[in-house]
Amino acid sequence: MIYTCTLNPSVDYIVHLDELHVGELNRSVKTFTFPGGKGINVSRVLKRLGVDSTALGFIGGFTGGFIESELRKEGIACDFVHVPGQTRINVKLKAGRETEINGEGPAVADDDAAQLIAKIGALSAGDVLVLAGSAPTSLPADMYERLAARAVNRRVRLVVDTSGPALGALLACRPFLAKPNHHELAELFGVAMVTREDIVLYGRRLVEKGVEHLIVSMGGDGAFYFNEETALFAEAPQGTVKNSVGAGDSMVAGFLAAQADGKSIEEAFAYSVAAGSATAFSEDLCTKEEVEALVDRVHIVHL
Ligand SMILES: Nc1ncnc2c1ncn2[C@@H]1O[C@H](COP(=O)(O)OP(=O)(O)O)[C@@H](O)[C@H]1O
Ligand SMILES: O=P(O)(O)OC[C@H]1O[C@](O)(COP(=O)(O)O)[C@@H](O)[C@@H]1O
Repeated sequence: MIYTCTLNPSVDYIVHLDELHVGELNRSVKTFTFPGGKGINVSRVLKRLGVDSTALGFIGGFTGGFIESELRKEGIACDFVHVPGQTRINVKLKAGRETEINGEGPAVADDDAAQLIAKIGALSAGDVLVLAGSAPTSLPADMYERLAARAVNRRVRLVVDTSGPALGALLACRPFLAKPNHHELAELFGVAMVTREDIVLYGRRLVEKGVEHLIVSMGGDGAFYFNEETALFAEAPQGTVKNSVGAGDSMVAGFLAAQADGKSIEEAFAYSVAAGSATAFSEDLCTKEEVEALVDRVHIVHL
């Protein structure tokens, strides 16, 4: 079974404007409200690609209730720990350029954290656990490491999509799959930016350290894939970007779904890139039809 864990879910409020005037009254052209947060997006895309998963994490308040009811409507199993505060609302302003305001999230008490740790401690060997997104600041700084340690003890395969110090700590747990973007990779290696040559160097270094499958995404500039034997590059397909929120999460789901379907590494990577781009080209997350319409346009180059 695949479990996704979102420590800080969000209601994503997408606001389209013709232009954004800071300090003035702006009126939206259209708005969308989606359940969000990285693990939740992975669960939603997995479902669309025909793969079941259970969504774990902390939710609270009416915003948390919205997320849970939307996920259940989509047929996604939920096993959240309910906390007293409100799940955050993340505002995504689309006015030519994309501007995002991600909220802080509710306070999580020690006994709520302990409940989630216990749920992870009950997973079984061979399960997959996706640890994705930021953590509310009220959680102990090593929360991700604690969850990962529980999972690794149970011989659960880890999938990692987070940033900052938590990313470094999780990569040390020899994850099955990690998907930093190029900015997160630069931050991990303590540099301001990475060139394509740097990505190849750092990517290979992370694989040597024990990451089994590594995808480094670069938005509209495509993505790299690394494992012990192979290094691949794919250009992203061209198209009109409607909403790139969740593109990275869709890549993770695309790779996992393709692997579950027995596809080769090259096919799984192409499917992953197609899923990311199909999400960027749609208002909500990608559908299976959208991914499959794009996948033949993803050309893989062996490095
Ligand atoms: N402007 C775009 N055009 C085409 N594909 C895109 C675009 N932005 C994102 N994607 C697709 O989504 C994937 C993940 O995007 P990225 O922005 O790197 O992830 P994250 O959301 O984790 O930062 C890319 O590898 C690409 O396949
Ligand atoms: O946990 P964080 O880092 O604040 O990110 C949360 C945001 O990331 C998202 O999961 C989207 O992630 P990606 O665009 O990186 O795939 C949104 O749904 C959510 O608002």
